[in-house]
Amino acid sequence: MTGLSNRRAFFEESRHRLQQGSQTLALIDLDFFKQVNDRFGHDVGDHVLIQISQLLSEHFEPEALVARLGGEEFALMSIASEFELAQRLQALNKVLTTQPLSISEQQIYISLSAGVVTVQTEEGLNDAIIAADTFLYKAKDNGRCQVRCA
Ligand SMILES: Nc1nc2c(ncn2[C@@H]2O[C@H](COP(=O)(O)OP(=O)(O)OP(=O)(O)O)[C@@H](O)[C@H]2O)c(=O)[nH]1
Repeated sequence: MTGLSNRRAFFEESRHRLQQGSQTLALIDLDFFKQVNDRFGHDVGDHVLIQISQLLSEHFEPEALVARLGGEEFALMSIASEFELAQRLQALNKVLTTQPLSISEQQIYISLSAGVVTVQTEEGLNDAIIAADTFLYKAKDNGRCQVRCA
């Protein structure tokens, strides 16, 4: 539906990239997405996912690997620093919270929460996912619409 890589392709390609050197991983989750479905319907929710996918592609590809891991969860693997990736994701939040998505004549404000970590090696990928997820949930707990890194 979104045209992005899926979870399996993302981790497969990430392992290749990590063979060339360290990378920065961002785990991204849309905020209060259930409310979008509940208020506007599932079809509109699907279009939000499509537009967010396009925005992530436009902002981060081709340098970064962009994937939809499932549901309203996305991931990036980039050679940018943690700080730079976090800044760029936060800049995207600023766009999303000031310029709503326009879908079926509805104006939809959405934001994202993210956790960002460095992955040094292929062997470190699983631990990095756990660490990024911990940062992501800190971002959620702290009010959402924010990016957390070390
Ligand atoms: N439209 C649409 N909805 C989906 C899809 N995949 C998952 N969802 C919905 O995404 C929603 C996720 O809800 P939650 O996990 O409660 O997350 P949330 O509402 O974003 O809340 P927080 O993550 O806590 O900010 C559920 O309502 C799912 O049905 C999809 O492909 N299309």
